[in-house]
Amino acid sequence: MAKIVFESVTKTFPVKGSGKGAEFTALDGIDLEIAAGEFLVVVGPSGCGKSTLLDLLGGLTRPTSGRILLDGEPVTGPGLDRGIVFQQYALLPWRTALGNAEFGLEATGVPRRQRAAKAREFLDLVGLGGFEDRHPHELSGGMRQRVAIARSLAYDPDVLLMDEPFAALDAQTRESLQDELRRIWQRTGKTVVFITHGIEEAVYLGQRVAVITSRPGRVKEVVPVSLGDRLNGATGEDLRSSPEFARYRHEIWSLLHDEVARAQQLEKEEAAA
Ligand SMILES: Nc1ncnc2c1ncn2[C@@H]1O[C@H](COP(=O)(O)OP(=O)(O)OP(=O)(O)O)[C@@H](O)[C@H]1O
Repeated sequence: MAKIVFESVTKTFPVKGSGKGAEFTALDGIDLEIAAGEFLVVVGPSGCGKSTLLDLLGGLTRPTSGRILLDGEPVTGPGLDRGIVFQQYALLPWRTALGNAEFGLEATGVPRRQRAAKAREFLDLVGLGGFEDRHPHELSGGMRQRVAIARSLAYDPDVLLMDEPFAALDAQTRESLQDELRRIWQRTGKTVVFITHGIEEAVYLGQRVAVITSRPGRVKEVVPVSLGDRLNGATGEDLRSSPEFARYRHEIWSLLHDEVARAQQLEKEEAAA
């Protein structure tokens, strides 16, 4: 049985300031199955509904029609079985790294001492051992995002939902966090749904890459990526420069190219209206 199933999921929003009943279709008839333990990446042009798709899966909003199943049960709201990591770190500024990593555990009723131990374990896992007592303003952007990842992992959700988590980081930090995320995914066996604008990021991370069309968002194609183990950095191999990598990159670029052009055209028409 698939871990996550989107069944003909459509999401519309009311158009503000227009006539009564006018609606805008953000997602239209999304059908998608994600296996347990899979790493699925979603790419698409700006405004195609990627964040909406993740919000629906996180239970932060409900489909207008269709349904989303998690372990065979319809998603009706947020739950501790899904951890969400956003682009903006969303850390509590008055708490230390440890306090932030403990945050999700408080909702699960884990006793205080065990909470600290668990939070430490996951800060270690994301390479932040020794930084437990720092506050967010004393950490770099990459470190803050690591804390956000540790916080989501600490309460052990089955599914990790990531909405462009590395978009605000510099290229080197992004690459090292991509490696860390792959490592964590391999170690924990979690199901990951990861949204990005970056084609290279999609190819590097995903076992499959779902390409979404420009508005309304539909699944254009799901591309399986078989590049094997990405974590050969230690042996000095640069996977991103390999011919196979370039082939996948080009395939997804081609799928996206028309969609991005169409999205830009739509934006122009809207601005002129
Ligand atoms: N609460 C809302 N009310 C009205 N419209 C919304 C709402 N949320 C999203 N939208 C619209 O739905 C569309 C899809 O938005 P969404 O944020 O999901 O796109 P996206 O693909 O994540 O965009 P980006 O890549 O730029 O972050 C956009 O046109 C957006 O303006």
